[in-house]
Amino acid sequence: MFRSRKPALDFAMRFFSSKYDISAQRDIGIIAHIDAGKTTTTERMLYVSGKTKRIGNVDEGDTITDFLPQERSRGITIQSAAISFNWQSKYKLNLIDTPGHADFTFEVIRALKVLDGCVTILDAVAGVEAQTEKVWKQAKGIPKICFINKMDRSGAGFSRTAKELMVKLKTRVLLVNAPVFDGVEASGEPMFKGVLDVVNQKILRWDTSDPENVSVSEIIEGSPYWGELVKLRESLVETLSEFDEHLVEYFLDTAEGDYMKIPSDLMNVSIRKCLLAGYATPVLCGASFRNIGVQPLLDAVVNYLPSPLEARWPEFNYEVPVAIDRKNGAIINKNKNLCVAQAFKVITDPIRGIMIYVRVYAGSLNSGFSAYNSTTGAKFKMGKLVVMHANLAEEIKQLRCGEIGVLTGSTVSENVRTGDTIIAHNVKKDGLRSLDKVKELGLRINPIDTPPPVFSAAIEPRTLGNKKLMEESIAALIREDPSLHISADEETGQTLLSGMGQLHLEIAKDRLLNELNADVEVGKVMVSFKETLNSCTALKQIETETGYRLSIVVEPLEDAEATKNASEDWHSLSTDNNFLIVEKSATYSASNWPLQISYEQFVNALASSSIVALQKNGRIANFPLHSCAVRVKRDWEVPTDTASVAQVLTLSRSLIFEAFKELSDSSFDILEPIMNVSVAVKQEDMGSVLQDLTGARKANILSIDDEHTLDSSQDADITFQKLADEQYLPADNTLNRANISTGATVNKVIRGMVPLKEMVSYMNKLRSLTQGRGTYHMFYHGMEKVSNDRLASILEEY
Ligand SMILES: Nc1nc2c(ncn2[C@@H]2O[C@H](COP(=O)(O)OP(=O)(O)OP(=O)(O)O)[C@@H](O)[C@H]2O)c(=O)[nH]1
Repeated sequence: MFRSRKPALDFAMRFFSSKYDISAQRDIGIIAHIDAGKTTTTERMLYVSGKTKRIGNVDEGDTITDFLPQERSRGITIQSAAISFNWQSKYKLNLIDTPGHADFTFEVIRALKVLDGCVTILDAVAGVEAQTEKVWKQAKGIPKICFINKMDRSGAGFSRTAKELMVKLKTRVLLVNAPVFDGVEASGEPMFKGVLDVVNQKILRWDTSDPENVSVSEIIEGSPYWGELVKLRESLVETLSEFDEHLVEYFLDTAEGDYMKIPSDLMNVSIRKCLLAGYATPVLCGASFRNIGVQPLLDAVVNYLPSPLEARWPEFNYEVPVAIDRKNGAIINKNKNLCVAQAFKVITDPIRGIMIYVRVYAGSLNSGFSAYNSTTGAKFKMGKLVVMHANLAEEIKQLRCGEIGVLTGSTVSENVRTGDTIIAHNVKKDGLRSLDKVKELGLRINPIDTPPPVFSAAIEPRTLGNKKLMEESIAALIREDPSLHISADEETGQTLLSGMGQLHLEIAKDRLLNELNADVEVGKVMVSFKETLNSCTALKQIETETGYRLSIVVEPLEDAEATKNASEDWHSLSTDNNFLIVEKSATYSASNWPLQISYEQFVNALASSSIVALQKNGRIANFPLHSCAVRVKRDWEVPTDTASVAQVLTLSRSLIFEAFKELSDSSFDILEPIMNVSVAVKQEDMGSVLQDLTGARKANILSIDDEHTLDSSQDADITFQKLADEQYLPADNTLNRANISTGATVNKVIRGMVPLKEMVSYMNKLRSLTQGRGTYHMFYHGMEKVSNDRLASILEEY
């Protein structure tokens, strides 16, 4: 089953030059709660596949994918890293290791946008954690395999975690393997040695000092594991049979009702079918740190996760016919020469300059060819193309359908940002002209949503002479990470840097000072408050002598959504959940387009002015506006000879400012970030922690559960609870929970919604209330109106 490892490959890229076979390609991500073991597992995958010749460790700061200095010194993943490698010589995997910390959630969002499948890693002791539930939801619609990691830890619970998967994540489980224990640890607990392979009916045991030394033994009738295997296989076949009629037929007719007679190939086909249909999730286990279970996980990736041929299709701005060609991948609009790709990540490399990560959805991108950015309307020439192996690059001539690679070169970097759609011709260098202007050049993949920033800090240069460098450095940072935002207050001259959390801003500051050498001072990190509208502005119109005509209304997003219809073109303004709505023109259509500027250029000008105007117009405390829509009425006109969009920008910006002027203060509300918080404490600490949460922190408590008790969970679903109770699960023999009966040390998990402002420095308080034993996690839930009793004190402080 396991390929023998190729001799030390150094970081050679020769694996990569394998023949292009789209059905043997997997674009996958590793997602999980913080510290579940994503990077450790990735590192082992690279080693056992022969990609690297030594295993890096997170704790020693020498892993391949965590290559940023901040990642190595802090032992956490900050940015998602893409790496390509082969498995079973036939398959090519493009893998993205994503960060687990909630502050870097945008990295997860943008990686998921271009991935076809995921491995969800769970910590076998902690089970399904708050962030696991969050990334699971973020990856909705993407087929996922679960890997229950850290099976070597005291208190690990394979079956308990599988049960939590069912109840909390509402999925059926397919136990592809189960843990095997031999001997005892120094602590007296059973020693995790390997896995029982339910599909292939084998036991795999690892020599932990040499991950490639795997002993494989058949499980024969009468051997100690036979009974367990029979129960697990029966359960697996039964679950598959509820969905897969073909398997039922085989089971009854050919296998004569014997669960053990179903060939492993047929089982794998059935598991894949169930996963791709969203019916169930394959579950495996291991201990990556001890090198156990990684090869079966890679086998599962290639056996069960989809190739680009079977993957879900991205959402476009309008419907186009898509056909799947087994050899070349997707063909859009019946045009074999059309290439469509999306940029999902930008990084600045000290040697190579700006590098833009793209995923190709149809056709191929070729170096030196012309390309069109259908998001911005800019035409440019492709520079060099490379494929990344963490921070090492391999130059290639062509990126084909389903592949993930990097665009380089100054024309590309000037013209492409995160989320943009790139259109090109497959074979003709200057083939853009032969593409259909309406159906093909106008095609846009829906952009990547940026979560709203919740913390900000004032930032200024230490000396005035450094202002320009500071601005350039911040621009470079934001280009890489659009979840960082900058806003300038013209009145006070203050510049605010905003981000997803305190750690996010701390890392940004670190990078500004140490990587970009910007001599800046960063002030206290504060929660970002916003304002929103509760009524529409009046219609504001302008008609100039030169032939411009614009009519604009700004309205609450809720109102706009309630009346949304097909004659409106919606554009996310990226920040603060604001949108630009352009009503279909009364004067122009795609077939009657006399203007020199393109529709995309016109819309981009409107979007830029809307972003600037909405950043300032909060009336109560000048906070930026949130959840608002700028609507451009259908009577808009632009002079035919307009070559630049600068005038559209100026006019629309002043119109939005004018529109706001007529509103009274009562048309605005203040919004604040609300966090979804879960606090795990010992039973004896619960009273004081709860009191502090509901009193000082204004928490709205949603549930209080025993850790790992699923019945009263807020999201418990009766169907999945029942399925979980019926599911065969082997006994958890590392479940070192004898102390549960004493009651005194049972962990309680308190879940609630809490204003972010009240959670600042919560760690210190929790430590003092629980003698350092309590832990907590929180992630952004949404913006809500500030309650009246807290409004005055907030306004005073800000
Ligand atoms: N005992 C044990 N520890 C493990 C295992 N896998 C990972 N760890 C440890 O868990 C910690 C976190 O591992 P990482 O691989 O950094 O986890 P991660 O999910 O990538 O973390 P972030 O990317 O920062 O969210 C490190 O100290 C690892 O050594 C395992 O199988 N067993």
